[in-house]
Amino acid sequence: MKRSDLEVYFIMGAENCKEDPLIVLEEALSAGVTFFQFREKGDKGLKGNEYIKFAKQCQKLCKQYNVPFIVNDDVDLALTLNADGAHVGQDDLPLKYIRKQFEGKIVGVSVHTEEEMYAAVQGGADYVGIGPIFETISKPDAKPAAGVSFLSRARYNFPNFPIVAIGGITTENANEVIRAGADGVAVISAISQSRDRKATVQKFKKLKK
Ligand SMILES: Cc1ncsc1CCOP(=O)(O)O
Ligand SMILES: C=C1C=NC(C)=NC1=N
Repeated sequence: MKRSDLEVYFIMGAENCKEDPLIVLEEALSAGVTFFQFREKGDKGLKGNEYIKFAKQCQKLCKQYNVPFIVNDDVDLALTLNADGAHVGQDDLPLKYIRKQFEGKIVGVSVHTEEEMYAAVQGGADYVGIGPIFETISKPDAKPAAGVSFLSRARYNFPNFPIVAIGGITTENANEVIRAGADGVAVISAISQSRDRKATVQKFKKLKK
């Protein structure tokens, strides 16, 4: 995994889409998103065979566009589908255990403090997700928007470690996040609910490093 793979990191579940989620994903992939995270959660989320079928369809699209297919939280699904990796939160750890299960695959970790960042790097994470940077509408239980201060500190402490920023990121505020040191932006609503997905993704791809 390269740091540049994190440039435009699309995250989506069926609940984030007003249109057919597979059409939303295909449009995002053809517009040039560089990474995809399957994040199907919440009580309205698909369950059982529907859930697995939807995940496989998303994985198939990612394969067609040669974009990494990462599963959020559901480590078992990631292993069952032989996904390109998993993204886990602090309550999904211990990382050592997950790292072993995903030899040669991508393991991403959400971090909110310097201790969590240090533990993620030490534990062998391939990248960290830092946020929410701004207020988000897509995660009801998100921590308060933290701004870019922790992001900048994480970059200062780990100049070469892959970092993606997340939370309320739009084409308007994305430059600030890149300037603060993120390698890329992880986005749900700005892409899944965009009126012009292609234009939105293109704007995210032109961010000034
Ligand atoms: C999954 C997650 N983790 C922190 S904020 C967030 C949601 C990001 O969604 P959006 O890009 O729509 O703000
Ligand atoms: C909470 C999250 C933080 N960061 C990323 C990349 N994905 C997530 N689901």
